[in-house]
Amino acid sequence: MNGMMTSPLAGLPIFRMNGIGNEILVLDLRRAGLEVAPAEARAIARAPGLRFDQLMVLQTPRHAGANAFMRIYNTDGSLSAACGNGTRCVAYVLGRAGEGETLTLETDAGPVRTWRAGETRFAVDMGAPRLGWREIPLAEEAPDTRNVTLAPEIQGAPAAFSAVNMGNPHAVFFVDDPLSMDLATLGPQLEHHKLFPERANISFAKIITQDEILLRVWERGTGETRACGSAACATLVAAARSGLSAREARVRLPGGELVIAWGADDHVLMTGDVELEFETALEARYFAEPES
Ligand SMILES: N[C@H](CCC[C@H](N)C(=O)O)C(=O)O
Repeated sequence: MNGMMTSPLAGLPIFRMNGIGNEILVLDLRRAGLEVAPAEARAIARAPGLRFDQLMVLQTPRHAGANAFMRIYNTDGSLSAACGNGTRCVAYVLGRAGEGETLTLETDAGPVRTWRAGETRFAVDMGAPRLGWREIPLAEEAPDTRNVTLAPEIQGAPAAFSAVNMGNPHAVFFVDDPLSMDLATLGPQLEHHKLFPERANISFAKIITQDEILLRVWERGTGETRACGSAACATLVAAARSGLSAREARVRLPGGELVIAWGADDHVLMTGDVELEFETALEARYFAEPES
């Protein structure tokens, strides 16, 4: 049963945004009191002109003092507990509606704080990274998650990686030339590697200097994107832990640049631009077609 004849979401307003090229939709369901089913998320991902890397769905907060609870969908309908660029886009939308310059947004990985840092610049506190192998999670014990052997190995992929959980699982491969990596081939194999029981977001990073990193990302549940904020955080943490970078660096992605800072309080802050592309409404026809 894949076909949906209609959806109560039809007619609701939705914001198309991007966080340095990471394509984000923001759908505020707090007032409507509705939820999004995975099949509805996939239908929106297929909608002409709407497609997204992440769909940020806002729901009534669970705790007093928070502005919203965020459910974060990938294009395959799977959920993520963290999305840095999407969170910064949500801050833009709610800030524009007068909800404040600093917001608290709840996720399945805990609350995140986000605030305006300039005209179209927003920052988010992604919290502390989790670095134990069970917390990533990895399927097998790894005594040092800075350097995990990729076993079984995959042709064309480096032999080892760093593992970091930023609310979601990340594997960071340091390579000589991220631009030459065949992500379309390597991405799916690594995302689904048996070491990752919850799959993983896959980063290919090159250290340019102590405070500049070049990065390309294959995202769990979505594929290659022009930017991934939590991956930029995971990469900075992996680099700093291994002495490859400072604890603050600029991370350059195909869609733009983020400043990532891993503070003395262990929290990781991300700052960068967001852009509102357009506001539209969900159409009934998006939900009418059965999934092939
Ligand atoms: N683009 C997002 C992360 C999406 C992660 C998602 N693909 C997953 O963990 O399943 C970001 O800016 O942090």
